Amino acid sequence: MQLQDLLYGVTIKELVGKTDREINALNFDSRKVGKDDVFFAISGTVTDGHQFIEQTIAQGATVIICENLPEVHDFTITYIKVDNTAAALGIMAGHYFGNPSVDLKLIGITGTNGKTTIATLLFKLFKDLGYKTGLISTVENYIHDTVIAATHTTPNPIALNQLLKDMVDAGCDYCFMEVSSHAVSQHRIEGLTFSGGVFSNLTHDHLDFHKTFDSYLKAKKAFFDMLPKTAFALTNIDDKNGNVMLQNTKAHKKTYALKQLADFKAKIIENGFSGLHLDIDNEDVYFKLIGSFNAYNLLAVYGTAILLEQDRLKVLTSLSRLTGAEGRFDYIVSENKVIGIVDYAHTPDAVQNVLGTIADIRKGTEQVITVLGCGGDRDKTKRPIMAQVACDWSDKVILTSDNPRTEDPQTIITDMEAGVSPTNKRKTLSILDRREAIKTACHLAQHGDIILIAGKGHEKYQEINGVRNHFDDKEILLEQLNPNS
Ligand SMILES: CC(=O)N[C@H]1[C@@H](OP(=O)(O)OP(=O)(O)OC[C@H]2O[C@@H](n3ccc(=O)[nH]c3=O)[C@H](O)[C@@H]2O)O[C@H](CO)[C@@H](O)[C@@H]1O[C@H](C)C(=O)N[C@@H](C)C(=O)N[C@H](CCC(=O)O)C(=O)O
Ligand SMILES: Nc1ncnc2c1ncn2[C@@H]1O[C@H](COP(=O)(O)OP(=O)(O)OP(=O)(O)O)[C@@H](O)[C@H]1O
Ligand SMILES: N[C@H](CCC[C@H](N)C(=O)O)C(=O)O
Ligand SMILES: [Mg+2]
Repeated sequence: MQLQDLLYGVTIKELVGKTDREINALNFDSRKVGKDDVFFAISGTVTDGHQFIEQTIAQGATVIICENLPEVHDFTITYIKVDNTAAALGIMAGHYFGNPSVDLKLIGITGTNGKTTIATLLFKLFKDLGYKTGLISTVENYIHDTVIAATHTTPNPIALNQLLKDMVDAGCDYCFMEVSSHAVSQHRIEGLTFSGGVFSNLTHDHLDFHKTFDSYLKAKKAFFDMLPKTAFALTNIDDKNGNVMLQNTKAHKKTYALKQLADFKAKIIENGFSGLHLDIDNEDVYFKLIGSFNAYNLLAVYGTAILLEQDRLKVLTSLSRLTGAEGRFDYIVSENKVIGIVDYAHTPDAVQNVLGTIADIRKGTEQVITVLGCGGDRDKTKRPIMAQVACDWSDKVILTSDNPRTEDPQTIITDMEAGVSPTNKRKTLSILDRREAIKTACHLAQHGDIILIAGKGHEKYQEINGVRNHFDDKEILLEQLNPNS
């Protein structure tokens, strides 16, 4: 492939060397660079890729894309100076893989909570409607029936365009993908052509990375700003930032809401452990998903399907049969009628929503026991708030470890404890070992009680100092609640 064929749409500030040269692969990690590769020097959160330029040339790189040209040039090499290397990578990765996002209908879902649920439901729905479909999500990626492990919610531009190309080659008509705020800020979606964008909600998360709520909001909005005018932009206007997403978009503006007039509306008729009963666009429908927040997710899915010109009755019939994503309000009932719920709630808002849902559907006499931890190397400001919310909405709370990553797990628990008010202190226990914490919750639970294990959902590991050990909340819960089955 010729370098010059990859440069369309890239704003070049300075060029040293020729562009009519054959290149091999694109790479942003010096450790993977080989002969005739293009190396993208990206300034990241930990290191600056520019320091590896010389090393990659020694490994065989012939093209360097960077924001600062090195002082000494090697005249056999092509150097291209750009404003933003990560953005150039997005555009060039698209060209390298033949711009696959143009050849299928790509729908992006963004927001703090609900992305995986909405994307997964859309994937299942469109498969059920008979389409070849792809999914890019936190839990796993799919090329129709083939599962591909996920490392990020939104992969890097090379992995992302490779996945989309594989979907196009497999004949996929649609791809539903989560768009994380990190991905927008780091230009992982640069150069993609979306047919639609969906916004779920915006609450407290990732302030370690984005620093302020305003810049987090702007990252989400930037996704809607890049949609073409042929696309639709579907937003939740019950969320106070829902309208902000539409402010500068060129796409067709569409809204959904439970509490006010909108293009797509629903009303909760009943919300119980057996599912949701909704009036959705004047049709009475039962769904298997539990919790009022899932009424929003279902409505977002319904709205998207209608905007993609699907038959509304077929959509509702299929949706009513679907189950949600793994580890999202995933529950089992023991012989002793203890209800154990595994949920991926890892933000204050999500913890409140899931406990609020439990409060809505519980009978009132049973105890709610919550087991909760917070991830290491992630937003520290959410820790005390999550602990306080858990205490406000539960009868007992066991504070424990989530993925400590490189942090001391006890320090994380201490950060959480700081949010527990003196009156709530008597309800809490701190148990460092998550397995022990879950076991204790199961021992404390009596007939009819409800246990919520929050934070890790589908995750099958616990990450401690860079090592991922097998760990599965649901497996432990099953082991403890049904020891003989
Ligand atoms: C904070 C963050 O998002 N980091 C991502 C980022 O890495 P970084 O900016 O820290 O990179 P860096 O280590 O500073 O290195 C800078 C550059 O030098 C290069 N380098 C580095 C070392 C070397 O020896 N040689 C070399 O060339 C790196 O490849 C990189 O291009 O770019 C990397 C490559 O794309 C990502 O793998 C990495 O994700 C890390 C692992 C991560 O944990 N990300 C999480 C926070 C994340 O992205 N999460 C969101 C979901 C969040 C949500 O909504 O819940 C997601 O989309 O998954
Ligand atoms: N629409 C919603 N509003 C509020 N909370 C929600 C909503 N949907 C799901 N949740 C809660 O948030 C948790 C995460 O849901 P989900 O995985 O669908 O979100 P996500 O946006 O993909 O999260 P992540 O950014 O971590 O990938 C769920 O386990 C549930 O507790
Ligand atoms: N995508 C989120 C997941 C958080 C899940 C929680 N279990 C944790 O490890 O903090 C993140 O990377 O921040
Ligand atoms: Mg997700």
